[in-house]
Formats: sequence, structure tokens, C-alpha cells
Amino acid sequence: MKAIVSLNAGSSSIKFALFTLEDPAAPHMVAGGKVEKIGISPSLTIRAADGTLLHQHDWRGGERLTHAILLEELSGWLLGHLAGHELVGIGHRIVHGGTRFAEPRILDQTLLADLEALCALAPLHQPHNLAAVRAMMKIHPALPQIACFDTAFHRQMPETASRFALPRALHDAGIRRYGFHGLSYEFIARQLREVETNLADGRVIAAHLGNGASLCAMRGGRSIDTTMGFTALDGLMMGTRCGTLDPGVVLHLQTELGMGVGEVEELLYRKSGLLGVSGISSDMRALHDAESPAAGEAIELFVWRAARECGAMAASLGGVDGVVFTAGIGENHAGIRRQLCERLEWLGIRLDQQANEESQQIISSGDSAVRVLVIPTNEELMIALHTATLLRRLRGSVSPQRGGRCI
Ligand SMILES: Nc1ncnc2c1ncn2[C@@H]1O[C@H](COP(=O)(O)OP(=O)(O)O)[C@@H](O)[C@H]1O
Ligand SMILES: CC(=O)OP(=O)(O)O
Ligand SMILES: [Mg+2]
Repeated sequence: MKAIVSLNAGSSSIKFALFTLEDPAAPHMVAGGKVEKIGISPSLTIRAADGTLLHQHDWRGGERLTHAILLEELSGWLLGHLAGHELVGIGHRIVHGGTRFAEPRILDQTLLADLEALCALAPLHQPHNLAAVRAMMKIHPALPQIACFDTAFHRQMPETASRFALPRALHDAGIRRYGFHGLSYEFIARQLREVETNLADGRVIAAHLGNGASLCAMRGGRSIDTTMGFTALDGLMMGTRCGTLDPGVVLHLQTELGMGVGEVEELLYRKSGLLGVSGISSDMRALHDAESPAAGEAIELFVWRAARECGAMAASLGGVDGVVFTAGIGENHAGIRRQLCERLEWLGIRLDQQANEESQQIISSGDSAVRVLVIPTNEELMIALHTATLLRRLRGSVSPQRGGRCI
């Protein structure tokens, strides 16, 4: 049986899934898993599609283990467990596509070099994304690898939403809002078509609340605004990222406090957010369990900032018909959802408390003016769908980069 693998290197996690292609247009997941808490205490869990635990490993004292080392562990397991399947392609989440790349593309050395140039715009992601591609190219030099861009879903955003109030020449040079978590939002839009047809055509705020966090204002399943910008640093407060910040602070850090570019990058990307404010952890579960008042303050700021940005998305949409929670915090943390929805009661949101505690699919009450849903995201499936589609398009044709049949 032909099979493809999806790889999704996030800031604190590497997620992956193995799909078979009985129907080439509908990848079927057979196993998947994730290494999470990278940089804190990494742990690997792999499950079959029915939830059966296949493999589990915790790295004690593993806070220094890099994405690259963990990826090696993971791919070792994966390649050893293909169970007779013929691997015909690997799809990768590539966080930044810049102005030039939106459609899924076959990766080769030229594309890798172009994407390498965007590493400075996504330092927590792009280097790991590209390292995963290189690692796989080493093991499987002839296997097609496909780049699926996190920025692609926001490509259709109205010009006004993508423009910063900077001189025109800078916009033309690519300094604009790109938006991220696009594979996740694309999946949410697709799921809404299946589970809530009315909402799929309506005005929806999708809240991807994970270690990286953002909001997307969707109308009719398309992005019309989003909180992340030129980089994945903008918008909401995150695990280690500050989110939207007065740019004057950056100037002050450099001119008055004498910080270099590298130090400022380290501060804003890796030492701020939940970690910086709490002084304890970037992980919401750890803060939830911590007794310290600083942990409580960090959580309160996270919720307040998210509510404030929801107001901005509501204004962009001209009203809200639905809110969808997704990603690690959005899918699992009933307390954060409740606190955020309480702050959004002015929009007409009413929660069904029990449904929320149980993380049911619909968590709004019958009298709520806004439908509130929890939809577990599946970036790996979107990657698999894009990969399978591109491989089908290429089937039978000679791949210019590899000089052989793709599948
Ligand atoms: N069961 C849970 N309850 C509360 N928070 C959770 C739970 N599971 C994951 N999280 C939180 O989700 C965040 C990680 O989200 P995730 O979407 O997996 O991250 P990434 O952005 O790396 O893909 C962490 O802050 C983690 O604490
Ligand atoms: C773009 C981004 O922040 O991704 P992640 O949530 O995987 O860190
Ligand atoms: Mg993520």
C-alpha cells in the first residue's frame, strides 16, 4: 500500500502522521503522534488511528534536546514501522512562504535555499521545518518532499488587512502581514463545512491557542484578518513570545539598554509570553498547577489579550456568528475557554458550562447569540491532503527535479 508521512514541526512540538492512500484523494491516517514540551521535558507519544498506544518515551533532563535530535528519534521509529507500506512522499509544514510561495511545492535545493532566506522571519519554526526536510532528503534522496505553507491560507486577505502603516515601498518590498497557522485554519474551515454548514458561510473567529497562538477572522471560510503579522511574533501573548508590542520598546531596548539584535530576538521570541510574565513556565498546564500569583497573572494577561484581539477580529468581521477553539490550550483547557467567553459576553456569547467542562463539540448554550465550538485541529491531515493532491498531479509525469516517476 502506498503511504505518505506528514511532518509538522511547531515551536514546542513535532507532530507527525502516517497515511495510506487506498483512495489517492483521501489519505487515511494509520498512526500519528507528537514529541511535545521540547525545551522543557520532551515526551514522545505515538498512537494508532483507533487511539491504541504504540510507543511512549519521556526524556528525563532532556531540556537541551533539540528539534533535530528528537526528529531523528521519531523518524527512526516511523521508518521502522512502515509495516510493508511503500512511502511515496513526505509532506512538511513550512511556516513562512514569504511573498513568493503559497501553493504546495516539491522541495529541491533551490527552493530550500529560498526558504532558508526566510528563517529570520520565523526563527522558532523555519529552521526546524527545513532541518526536517534535509534530514529526510538524506535518508530518502529520491522521495518527493512537499512544502505546505502556513502563510498560504491568508493570501486572500483584503489588501487593507495585510498592510502596515509604513511607507508604500516597504509594503512593496514584502513588509506586510502574512499571518500563520494557515493549515490549522484551513482545516477548521473545512470541518465547519461538515459539522456546521450555516456557520461555514458566516462570520467566525477561529482561536488557535497553543504554544504559538493566533486568531483568524473568517468569512465564508476565508481569512479576512488575523492577529499574526510579518512574523509569528505578532498578536496574542504566547508561550514564550510577547505578541503585539509597542515598537518603541524595541528601540528603547537597543538604544537605552544597549541590547544587541540577537538579545532582543531572544527576549521577544524565547523569554517573554507566559514564561516571561510568570517566571515559571511557558506551558499552560504547568501554570495551571502552579500556586504562585505570578502564574495567575500570566494566565489573566493571556486571556485579557486574547479577548482584546477578539474585539478587533469582531470589528473586522462586522459581527460574529461563531467562535471556534482549537490547538493545545483551545482544545483542552476548559478554564481558559470559560474565562475568555466571559469576557466576550458582550458579543452575545453564553456557554453551556457542562459542555465546556467536557470539551464537547458545541459548548455554547441554546440561548447564545454566537455558536461556540471546540474543534481539534489536524494540520497533519491538511498536509497529507495537499501532498496527495500534488503527487496525483505529478503522477505519470517526469519530475524535473528528480528525473524519475514520483509515485
Ligand atoms: N490537557 C491540557 N490542558 C491544558 N493545556 C494543555 C493541555 N494539553 C496541552 N495544553 C497546552 O497547549 C500548549 C501546547 O499547544 P500545542 O498546540 O500542542 O503547541 P505547538 O504550538 O507547539 O503546536 C501548551 O501550553 C500546553 O500546556
Ligand atoms: C506559527 C506558530 O506559532 O506555530 P506553532 O503554534 O506551531 O508554534
Ligand atoms: Mg502548533
